[in-house]
This record gives sequence, structure tokens and C-alpha cells, in this order.
Amino acid sequence: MESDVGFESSVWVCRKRYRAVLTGWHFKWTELDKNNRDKKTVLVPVSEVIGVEQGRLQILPRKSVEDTEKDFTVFYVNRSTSGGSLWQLGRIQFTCLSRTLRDQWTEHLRTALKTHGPLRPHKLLVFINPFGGKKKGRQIYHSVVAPVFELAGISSHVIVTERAHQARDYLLKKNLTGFDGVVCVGGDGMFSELLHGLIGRTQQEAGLCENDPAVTLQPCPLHIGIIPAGSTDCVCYATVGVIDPLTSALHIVIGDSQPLDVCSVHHASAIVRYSVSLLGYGFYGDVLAESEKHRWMGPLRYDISGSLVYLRNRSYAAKVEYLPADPLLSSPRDKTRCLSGCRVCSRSTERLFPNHSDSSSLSSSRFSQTSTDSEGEWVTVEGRFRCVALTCMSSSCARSPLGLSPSAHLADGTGDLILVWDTHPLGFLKFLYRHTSTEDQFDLPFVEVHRVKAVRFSLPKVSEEQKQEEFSELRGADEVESGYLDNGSQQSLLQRDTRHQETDEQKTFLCGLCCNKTAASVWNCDGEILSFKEILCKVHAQLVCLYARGIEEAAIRNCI
Ligand SMILES: CCCCCCCCCCCCC/C=C/[C@@H](O)[C@H](COP(=O)(O)O)NC(=O)CCCCCCCCCCCCCCC
Ligand SMILES: Nc1ncnc2c1ncn2[C@@H]1O[C@H](COP(=O)(O)OP(=O)(O)O)[C@@H](O)[C@H]1O
Ligand SMILES: [Ca+2]
Repeated sequence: MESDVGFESSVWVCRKRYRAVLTGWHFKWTELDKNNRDKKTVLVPVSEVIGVEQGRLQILPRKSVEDTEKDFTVFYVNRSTSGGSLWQLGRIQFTCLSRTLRDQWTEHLRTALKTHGPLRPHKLLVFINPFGGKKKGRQIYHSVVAPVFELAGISSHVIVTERAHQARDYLLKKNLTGFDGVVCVGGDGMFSELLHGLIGRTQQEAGLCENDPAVTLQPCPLHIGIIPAGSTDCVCYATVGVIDPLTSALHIVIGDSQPLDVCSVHHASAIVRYSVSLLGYGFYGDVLAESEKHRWMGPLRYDISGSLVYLRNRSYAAKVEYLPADPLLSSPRDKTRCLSGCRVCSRSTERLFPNHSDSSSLSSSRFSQTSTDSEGEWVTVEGRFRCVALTCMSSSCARSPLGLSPSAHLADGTGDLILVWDTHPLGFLKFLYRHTSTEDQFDLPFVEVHRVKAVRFSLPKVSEEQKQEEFSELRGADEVESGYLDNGSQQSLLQRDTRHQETDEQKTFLCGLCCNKTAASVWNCDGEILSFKEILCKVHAQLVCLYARGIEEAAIRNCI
């Protein structure tokens, strides 16, 4: 029956009678008892309906089709009964009284999907890294993701990468007309390729210079989807709340939208890289450098390398300057969490982009960031650190379910700077261990955390006498490690070359490899080693947008 508000009729599911109702925003079906009284109702927002097909259809784990006359099948997002952020593909098969009624139902539902899913992608560019994580990228895509995309009517152009940086280069150079978004099947490294390709392409087209940290960069018009198939999968975990290819595919299909802050990393007036999850020096840099030697181990390489590096018990001298964010807006120790619909992020959107009406979408309209923020005062700290880390978001992952900075925000235009001063080995172990539980890793006397807009990092100057003294010590010692020496130069990100830079900095670094007092570490930038130590980092608010919605606090059940 058609009504002012929608469409409804009696339908049958497994010979039981139901009343199905489609209103403006919801599709619901209620089981009726013999006396026509309502029993259980299942309510699904139209925005979470994945597809509607005539007949009886199943797509997962295998496709089967039965072309019956009076039936139609509806697929929808079904939140897992075990709670959390895990989504499943719900499926319900209805039988109508007539074929005409069945046709009306499919037509009405499909029209509703078009009306309530303006951000649903129609055409996607998909990059699969066949070597990421446990090397299951291809299989995950074809068995889980492709059937869901097909059901939702999404056409996808799939590229299985043959080399590192292929996806980045494609996005920088090739024609992207017609694509609504780009998807990677892989880990954080693969996501980083899309990030660099899309940011670079967008700035090129806008005529903006990426090298200048003061430039307000243009947000990317294409959304990024991540199908997790890597080792850490931190960006996926922190924006979706779970590492599950089907959940991520469903977020992509319904066109969810989650803006993300991005940090640009500069050295000597040139852009070096962008980072979203972990820009870490000291422990995190050493773990990455060590883990590169054990790539064959897969995801386990980080745990083995973490233990080895922990046992080396190193600390590093550094000077860190930071530009604090407004402490009245939020704090990294306020015990809040950035969840779906986060108020801190929404308020930041209103403050940073006052002319923008729809905070959920970057792609629907290009808008510019206001730079009314006064710069504020830089703060300087200097000393020896176990590690220095900057993250634009919580960076939660399976290893650390609340993340590096549990109260960090995905889209507030700030990052959290974590300074772990030199301490005894057990103290540092306590700090690391607290990442695995709900205990506060910042509640330790040798740990500081600051919410910041920018960070400058430099190595304290080492005097000639000090170097000489340490080289003399070296001749007697046998402590040289060569693992860090093959870092390529990253003068310009877009024209990457692999020459070594012969600078004072490198001499200090070479000296640092040998001697404990002046030892230098390396920067881990989202899983990539940087060739430079002295860097300037600036957080750019909401530079990219993911097909995600942030972590849902509690599972919102469909049943009422
Ligand atoms: C004692 C247990 C200690 C657990 C410490 C957990 C700290 C976890 C912080 C995780 C932050 C993750 C940020 C994400 C970074 C990724 O972008 C990036 C690239 O990922 P991809 O390879 O998937 O592309 N991943 C990484 O750089 C990996 C970082 C690994 C962090 C350190 C892990 C340490 C684990 C073990 C320490 C053991 C000490 C034991 C002493 C006896
Ligand atoms: N075909 C390929 N061969 C080799 N390396 C690749 C290929 N495709 C992508 N890469 C690179 O592999 C790195 C790791 O990939 P990623 O998918 O993040 O897996 P993991 O999480 O296991 O590190 C990325 O930095 C990416 O540039
Ligand atoms: Ca942030």
C-alpha cells in the first residue's frame, strides 16, 4: 500500500506473516501473531540497506540465485550480536502476495536508496597489494569485497600492484575522471600510498606548493576506502573500530564519510612525507629499522623487533619544539574518546570551516580553511628521550586497543606529541605495557603528552671535541650497526631519489651510530623510515576523507 509517508504491505518470511513498512528514513518488518498483534520488529535505516534483488539470492560465502516470481531479497548492515564495531551482511527474503507487489517493493526500495545515499560511490579505483600482511589481499578482495560491491551496483577498476609506489604514481599522473573514491587492499603502507598520491594530485591541480608548511592545503575530493589486509592496519582500526574486510566494504558501499587530519613533514623547506598514524623517533624508529630486516616474518616482525630493540635499552638526545593547540578546546588527558559523531571534531569543523554546511562530506563541495587561529607561543624542551611520537589520531590497533593516544581526535586539526624521557628499563616497559590495557600510559613521571598544531625536531649540536672523543672510543669498540645506512634521500617526495645526502647532519648521524652518548635514531613515518632527522611537522585539519564513520560506541541493535 502506498501512503503519504512511504509504502507498506503484508509479506511472508518462512511462512510467517509480517508487516513491512518503508517510511522516509527506515525500512522495518514486524512479525505478526495469529491475532495480528505485533511481535518482534527489525528496523533498518534506509542508509544502511546495501541492495535489493528480485528472487531469492545469496552472495556470501557463495553466490546462489533462485529466480522466484513473488520473492525479493534485501541486504542490509547487521551489527554483530557480540557488540563492538563488527558489521555483517544481513539478508532477508520476503514473499509477496503477487508479482506486481514484489515489483513495487523493489522499485520503492531502490528509489529510497538513491534518495538516502547521495554519497554512495558508483565507481571505485581499487589497488590490491598482493604482498601486504599475510599476503591474502587478492583473496580477501575477490571472496568478500567484490561480491558486496557488485550487489551494491558499484563498478570497480582493480589494479593488483606489481611494485611499491605504483598506486601513488598512478594517482599522481593518471586520469581519475569518473571515480568517486579510491580503495586500497593492504596495510598502513598501502594507505599511505593513496594518501600521498591523492594529496599530491589535489595540490598540483590547485596550484599549491606542498613544500611550504604555512600553506593551507586543499582537501582531497576523492574518498579513500581501506580494506584491511596489512600488518598493523592502524588507520582502519582507529577509524572503523575493527579489522574486518566485510565491515570496511560495507562502510564503503553506504558512502560513510570520516574526515582525517594529516601531518605534513618538512625538511629544509621541502616536503618529505605525510603522516596520519605514527611519526616516531627513538624506540619506534628503531623497531621499524630492525623490522625491515625481518619482513619475511609478516606482522610478527614488529613484536620480535620490539623485543630486540627494547633489550638494547637506548635513549637519544633531542631538541623538541612544539606549538600547543588551544587547551580550552580539548586535552590529550581529558579521558574522552573520539567516537562516531564526535562533538570535539564537529566543533572543530564549525570553527575551521565556518562556510561549510555539511560536516560529513568533503567531496560534495570544495571549501577553504580559515586561518584566524593566532599562531601562539612555541615551547622548547631538550634532553634525552626513549621516544618522541606524534600522532594525528588515537592510532589504536590490535596491539594497543586504545592506541598511542587514546583521547586523540580524528578530525580536530591537532596532533598529540608524546615525549618519553630517558628512564630505567622497567619504567619504559611499564609505559609500553600500559598500551595493551586501559591503564593510563601518560600517568608516569617520565612521560609528557601535549596537544599540538606543529612540532620542530632537531638534534643538539655535537661539538668537534665530543665527536673526536667518541670516534676514538669507537676504534676500541665494535658497536657499529649498518642497518640504518641505506636510507634513500627524500629531497622531494614526488621526485624521490636515492642519493645520500652528505651533510653535517649525516656526519653526526654516522658518529651517532657508533657511540651511545651522541647516538641518533631514525624517524618512523607511518611505517616508512625517513632519511632526515631534523624535521618540521604541521597538522592539516581534515585533509582527506575516508569511507568510515569513526568508532561506534555501543552496537546499535536493529531489533526493537
Ligand atoms: C609489552 C607490550 C608492548 C606493546 C607496545 C604497544 C605499542 C603499540 C603502538 C602501536 C602504534 C601503531 C601505530 C601504527 C603504525 C603503522 O602505521 C606502522 C606501519 O604499519 P604496516 O606495517 O601495517 O604498514 N606500523 C609500525 O610502525 C609498527 C610500530 C610497532 C610499534 C611497536 C611494537 C612493539 C611491540 C613489542 C614490544 C615488546 C617489548 C617486550 C620487552 C620484553
Ligand atoms: N606489489 C608490490 N610489491 C612490493 N611492495 C609493494 C607492492 N605493493 C605495495 N607495496 C609496498 O609494500 C609496503 C607495505 O604494504 P602494506 O600493504 O602496508 O603491508 P604491511 O602492513 O604488511 O606493511 C607499502 O609501503 C607499499 O608501498
Ligand atoms: Ca587530530
